[in-house]
Amino acid sequence: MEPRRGARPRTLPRGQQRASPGAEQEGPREGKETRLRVVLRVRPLTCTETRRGDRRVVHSLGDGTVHVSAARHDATFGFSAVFDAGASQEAVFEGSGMRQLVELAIDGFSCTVFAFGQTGSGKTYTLMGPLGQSEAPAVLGLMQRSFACLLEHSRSHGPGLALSASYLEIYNEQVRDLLSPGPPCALPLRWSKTRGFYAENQLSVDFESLETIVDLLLQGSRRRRTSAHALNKHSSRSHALLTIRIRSRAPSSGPGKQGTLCFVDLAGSERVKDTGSTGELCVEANNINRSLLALGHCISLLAKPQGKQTHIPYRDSKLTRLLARSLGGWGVTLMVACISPSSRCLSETLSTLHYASRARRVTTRPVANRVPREKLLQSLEEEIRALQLENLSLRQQLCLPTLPTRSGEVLGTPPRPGAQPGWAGRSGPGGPRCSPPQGQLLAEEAPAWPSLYGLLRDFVVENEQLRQPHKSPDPGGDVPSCRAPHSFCGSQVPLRSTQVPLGHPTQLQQPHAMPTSGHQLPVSAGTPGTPWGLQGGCTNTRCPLPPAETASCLRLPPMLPQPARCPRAPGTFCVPFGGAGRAQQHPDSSARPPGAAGAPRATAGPHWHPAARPGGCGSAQLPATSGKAVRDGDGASPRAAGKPQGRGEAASWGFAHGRSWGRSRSSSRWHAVPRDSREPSPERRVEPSAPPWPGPGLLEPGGERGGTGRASGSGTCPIGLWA
Ligand SMILES: Nc1ncnc2c1ncn2[C@@H]1O[C@H](COP(=O)(O)OP(=O)(O)OP(=O)(O)O)[C@@H](O)[C@H]1O
Repeated sequence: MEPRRGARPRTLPRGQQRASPGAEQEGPREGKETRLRVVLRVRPLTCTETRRGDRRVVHSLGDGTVHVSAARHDATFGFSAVFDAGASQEAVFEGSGMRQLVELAIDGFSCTVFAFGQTGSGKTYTLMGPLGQSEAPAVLGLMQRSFACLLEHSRSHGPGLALSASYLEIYNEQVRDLLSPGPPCALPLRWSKTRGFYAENQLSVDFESLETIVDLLLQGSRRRRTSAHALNKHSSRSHALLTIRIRSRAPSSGPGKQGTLCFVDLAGSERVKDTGSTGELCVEANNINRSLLALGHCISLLAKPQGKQTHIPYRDSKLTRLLARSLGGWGVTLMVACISPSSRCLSETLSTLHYASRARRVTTRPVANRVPREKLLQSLEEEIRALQLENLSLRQQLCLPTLPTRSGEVLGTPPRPGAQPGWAGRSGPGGPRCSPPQGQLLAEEAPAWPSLYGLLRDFVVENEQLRQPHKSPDPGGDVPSCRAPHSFCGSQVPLRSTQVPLGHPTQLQQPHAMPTSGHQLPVSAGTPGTPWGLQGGCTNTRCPLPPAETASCLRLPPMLPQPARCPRAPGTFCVPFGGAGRAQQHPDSSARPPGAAGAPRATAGPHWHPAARPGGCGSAQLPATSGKAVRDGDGASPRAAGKPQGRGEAASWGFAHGRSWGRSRSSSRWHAVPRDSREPSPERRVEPSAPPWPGPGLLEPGGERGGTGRASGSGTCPIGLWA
């Protein structure tokens, strides 16, 4: 029904009124209260609805207002933008502010876009287009357009961006990884002061091309739970969250940036009697509605004026936990409300419109995540120190002379603040490298970067050569150039991962100097055909290690030293922890084989406890087009991951589209560690790792606004177009 001629739409209630155009044009200002941006999309009537003779009850009045007119309802709602049935996907991308959101994410903000509305109202269509049905560019959704925008930006601006993606769903109140292969298993949700709520053990995959990320999206979406019901033949039965992590590649003189762009496709609210759901569908519907109710409750409370706000119950559902940061934190959020124009959906449509109107009153205080230079320097130092220890250990195993260290410095002792590892005598392709004077690293003006990058690169190259001395000569000339690869002085040098996340400084400085022959392993575990899959906790009573000190038994890498082999389970070895054999295992990497990130390591950086449950329960197969993949427990840290090669390991992991390799500070090390360097763990519990790229402080778990955290860096939001 058209709006009645002459009938004046009711004045918009407080909170539904549109902000003045000027105010909307101002966009988010860093640290200033910024409203959530809410846009509305009205889908066309479907063939079924038209055939049935449903009436259109929703009409766009232009200027961001929409009018609902039916027998007993006559209401007008205002939004930042309204897209009528005829609006193209392109128009929605450009008009919704999505492009600006992408730019904000590149600039270090945590940005979220979420689509919500009744089942069958077009949420998935808006975000992804008709997935798998048509590849026509015109129907590509907000996600694919944002990816293209992101990659275009990456290519056209300087050294580019390091991008990684993770994809999860919340199905029946269980968080499941959509990128992990194999049967779905629930991931635990954790909370940390720096990250807020996050899913532990979530897989994160680096990507560099549009094809890769679109493939990941497709493959993840195929794993997502969908079912058919009366209102939608392909109804999503879970909430899906795809998160793109964006790091600026080159830490220049200014702080580093790390933003996120999260796409949330909420499952649609539904009336069970309308959808005809029974049995499992009904259980799913109840869970969906319950979590949407929790979300609505949080939004209602957040929409209250600041002074009247009390506790925000984010903990009421997994969905609200994961969205806490977007709704009440330091992020920038775009909500796309989707509705059907059909008279049959009137009550659900009104409910969505009210929900969306309330959301417009919610504010956040966007703060960009800029990592201070000092933190970056510190993480570089830690990486160098860890590599130095590892190389020393390898040299000892190879019976090679050790290079002199700076006098007075004892390897393995906790670093003094600002101290550098011993690097006297280091030499690289460019000749001997001088140790920068102490204190230089943290001095504002000091040119510490090149020295540190050079050192890091040298250590990486040396490490590579020590690990495969049969291949290449040592820069110092003291690594044997021809040796049996797996037997050194009766011991064997284990494999490790040498992958550097995209954008790692070592790649930036001299990409051609990076080793290309590391031994990377598939990440996933426990599968026949995966050579070193995690077997789970070691419960063998004949194991030489006390059960309490055994983190897990892993399948045996071919060159592992004999003492580490587990006598109980031939073909496996024990990962010890605690006591004399202390070695830490990254909680989020328990599914990784030794050699992939998170295997026992000794670094001066954060340590993890082995009590972490063996996570990841997939097979060795990863999406054929997936890039480097890592388990997330530290999301922000540079990650190493499996590369499908090595000394005879099965490598079922396909890679596409040029990637670069190197080493990260999170890469694994499995080697004898000087005892002093093993930091005792105060207690056995899973500790979320401390990201070296800290985010702004987040809401307290209780949900109070205005948590104690602070932005780790400051800057001005360059965007003035968030409208
Ligand atoms: N703007 C649009 N133009 C054309 N077709 C659309 C549009 N929006 C939705 N559709 C169609 O409507 C149907 C339902 O859309 P979609 O699956 O995106 O709904 P949904 O809100 O994600 O549903 P659910 O919550 O059940 O997953 C699909 O067939 C889709 O192609």
